[in-house]
Amino acid sequence: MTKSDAQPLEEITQLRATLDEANYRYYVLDDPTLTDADYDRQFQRLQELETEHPELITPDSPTQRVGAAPAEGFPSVAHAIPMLSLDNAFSREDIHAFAERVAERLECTADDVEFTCEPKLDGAAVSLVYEQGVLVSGATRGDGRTGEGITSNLRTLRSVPLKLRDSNVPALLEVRGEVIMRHAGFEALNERAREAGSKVFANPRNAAAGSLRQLDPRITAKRPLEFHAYQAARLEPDLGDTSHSELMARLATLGFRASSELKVIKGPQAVADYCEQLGEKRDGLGFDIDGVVIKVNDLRHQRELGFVARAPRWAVAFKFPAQEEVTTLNDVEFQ
Ligand SMILES: NC(=O)c1cnc(OC2CCCC2)nc1N
Repeated sequence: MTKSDAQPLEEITQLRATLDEANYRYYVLDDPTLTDADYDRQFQRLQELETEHPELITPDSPTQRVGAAPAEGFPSVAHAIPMLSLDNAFSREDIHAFAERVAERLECTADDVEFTCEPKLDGAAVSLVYEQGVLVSGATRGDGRTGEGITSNLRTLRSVPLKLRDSNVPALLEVRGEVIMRHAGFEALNERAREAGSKVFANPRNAAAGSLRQLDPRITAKRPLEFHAYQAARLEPDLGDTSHSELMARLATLGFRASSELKVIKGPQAVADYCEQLGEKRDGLGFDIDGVVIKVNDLRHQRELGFVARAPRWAVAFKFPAQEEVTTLNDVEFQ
């Protein structure tokens, strides 16, 4: 009688905790602890134990990320809160005008408004819903009000926690963020596609969106996708976080990747400086961004400012000039 036969649940629980922590450190903190070989060995051991004791399998086990059954089609999912788009700013003057509009409504001066600035990731926006700390639903943005239910596909992303990391989990959490594909992963994917004579993607954003909309999760599981959180859209009970920057720090402890470039910045002048600096770093990031998302940091102020028809009064996207996409002949798909 080996140790594990006596109490398989104890070894299973230990393996899950080790693998979840390794995932978090590798995919969220970019600070791996386990070697790939070590991870694979423990993953296979967990699979063995779960095969011997299927009654102990739980949906949030690391072995349950990749479902097999290809879906016929995706169900429609209505977003509890619309995923709205952002008004655009194109210059320092536009940033000052946005800050002045905010200051006027908040009855303060523009230099007193505290903003957050973060890269505007150029990928596919998705929403993840967690109940009692367990992932229950994932959907595309769709038209902002209704998206496609792609839970099985989103479960395959190792940067999407299957259960929240913290011991003090909220009853309900909806996290929104961007699924991106880094340039290196995009080039490798297109290289394989060219060799296989299959579809070549025009850019990483299309590759990410197309990979998320695969009917078979086993295909999505092989695509180099990362989820980057940018908003806690719903949180019950409200954990009292009073600002976007605090909420993003909370999401990081709950197991999500949040932007390392997020900065809390006061006044439009410093915001415009951030935009200029990030614009200079843009080509070296290794993934596509198309600007900076500037948000009012204080959540009460966000609520006070609300939304106009289609976009929040409290946020604006500063857009960089479009990068000319050089499409070499062999990348053009001839119909
Ligand atoms: N593509 C991005 O990186 C991004 C998109 N959206 C938002 O914020 C939404 C939520 C509240 C206002 C707009 N933040 C971002 N970083």
